[in-house]
Amino acid sequence: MTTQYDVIVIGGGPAGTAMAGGLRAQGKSVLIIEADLWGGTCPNRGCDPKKILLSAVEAKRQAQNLQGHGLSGVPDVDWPALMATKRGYTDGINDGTLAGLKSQAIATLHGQAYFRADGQLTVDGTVVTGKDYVIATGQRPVILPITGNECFKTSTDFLNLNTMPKRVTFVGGGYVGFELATIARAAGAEVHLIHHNRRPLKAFDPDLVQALMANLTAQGVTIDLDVNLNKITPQATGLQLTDDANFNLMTDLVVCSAGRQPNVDHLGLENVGVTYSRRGVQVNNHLQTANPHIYAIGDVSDTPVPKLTPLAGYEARYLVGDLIKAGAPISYPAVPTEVYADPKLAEVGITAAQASAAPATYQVKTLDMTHWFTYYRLQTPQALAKVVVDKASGRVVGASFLSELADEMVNYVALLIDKQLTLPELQRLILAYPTPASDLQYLY
Ligand SMILES: Cc1cc2nc3c(=O)[nH]c(=O)nc-3n(C[C@H](O)[C@H](O)[C@H](O)COP(=O)(O)OP(=O)(O)OC[C@H]3O[C@@H](n4cnc5c(N)ncnc54)[C@H](O)[C@@H]3O)c2cc1C
Ligand SMILES: NC(=O)c1ccc[n+]([C@@H]2O[C@H](COP(=O)([O-])OP(=O)(O)OC[C@H]3O[C@@H](n4cnc5c(N)ncnc54)[C@H](O)[C@@H]3O)[C@@H](O)[C@H]2O)c1
Repeated sequence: MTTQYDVIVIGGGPAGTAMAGGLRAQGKSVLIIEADLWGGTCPNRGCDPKKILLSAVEAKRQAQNLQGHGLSGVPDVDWPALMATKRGYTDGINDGTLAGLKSQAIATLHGQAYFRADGQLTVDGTVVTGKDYVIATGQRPVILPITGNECFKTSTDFLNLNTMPKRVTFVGGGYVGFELATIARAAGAEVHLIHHNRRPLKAFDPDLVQALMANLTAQGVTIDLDVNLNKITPQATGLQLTDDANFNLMTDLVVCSAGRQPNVDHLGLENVGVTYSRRGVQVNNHLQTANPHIYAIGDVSDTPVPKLTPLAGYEARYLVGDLIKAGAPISYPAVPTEVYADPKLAEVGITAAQASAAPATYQVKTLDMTHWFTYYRLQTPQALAKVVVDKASGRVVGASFLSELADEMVNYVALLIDKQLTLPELQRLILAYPTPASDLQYLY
């Protein structure tokens, strides 16, 4: 039997569930299909579990900074207890998400969705049809094609470790590599972070990345640059990692953190005329694929923005509106991005490099914030910022931060940019003092 829906959403992560909920609220009949855990990457094996683990790292860091300034003794990370706290959250996500979908009268199917040659969708033998389809299948970790790559573990495995191995290595210096290396080191592991060139985190300000690497190195993370790992060999004493030159390292756990790839295979996209690149499903500026009845949102879509949870929700909200009543093409506001390392690295808007290329338009300020009251109070040893100001209007149009409070500051600057606030306009707001928000005036 074939069941017909207004819209079928493939993928039950942040993008798909927001899409399904939004359409249902508009009275559409909706089916959502999920092959693995309801809730998708972010709450099960991404942002949320990572940030729970980071809580202990942050508390330990604060205690370290206050040694001799009112605290004595630095606590150890109790990994099994921390992991139990993480599971106390993640264990409920699948059932909770499914119950939430059902409570909205959204039809659900568990299984792998596949477009057949006749254009109909199958889910493990069940055939379903929709007037429109939304692909929201996300991404999965890349596994580098090197000898012995069956020994690689992924971020998903790391975020579920029962015990922290003595020696942990990450291959790939991006978000995942820096964040998980920070957690592993704080939990007591000997950590290596291997990167294939000299420019890890290449989307971020190079000076602040250098400062972050120096800090992590001082914490005991070994960062191996210009290493093209090409072999993993299991030995009696661990896993041996080698390249074509002289690199030779023994480790107990090796995590491939060399990027993520879109889940476009196993969907039968070629059967329905949907095209994709290595960056994801190709869409126009209405998030519509080459097939006018099929759309793609979230991590799996090839759109010109970073692949992040807030953008998955943003694209879903846009498409709900556009499917109900066709409107303007999608446009994106300034997107804050953040590496949750120790310290945190975050940026939003025009970068210092972009501003330096247009000196008549922009002024770039480099700030060492460690002497500001906020950072004195916390005895923060490293607090750097680069702020970009539009000369004509006097507005802040971009900023990069490296500090324990970078996550707060980057969000405030995203608001300043979106609301186009000048200094007098900001000063008309009464902000609680002394807080990171009340420091905003010093950025102008
Ligand atoms: C370790 C890690 C940390 C992260 N940290 C952050 C962070 O701090 N902040 C942030 O903003 N972002 C973070 N991200 C990124 C964030 O998780 C993603 O941007 C977000 O989950 C994207 O949502 P999505 O719905 O597009 O995809 P997903 O959440 O990946 O959901 C897609 C779903 O589709 C399902 N699916 C795939 N193929 C099929 C099929 N054929 N049939 C049915 N279902 C299918 C998958 O099982 C999955 O559940 C992190 C990612 C990782 C891996
Ligand atoms: N805080 C966050 O918002 C957050 C955290 C984690 C993940 N994410 C999302 O997940 C995506 C994937 O994260 P990621 O860190 O896996 O990917 P990434 O693309 O950010 O970084 C991968 C890194 O691996 C390097 N690399 C590639 N091949 C290599 C090789 N052979 N040897 C060594 N290094 C190699 C790349 O140059 C790159 O710097 C991010 O782009 C982001 O969208 C976001």
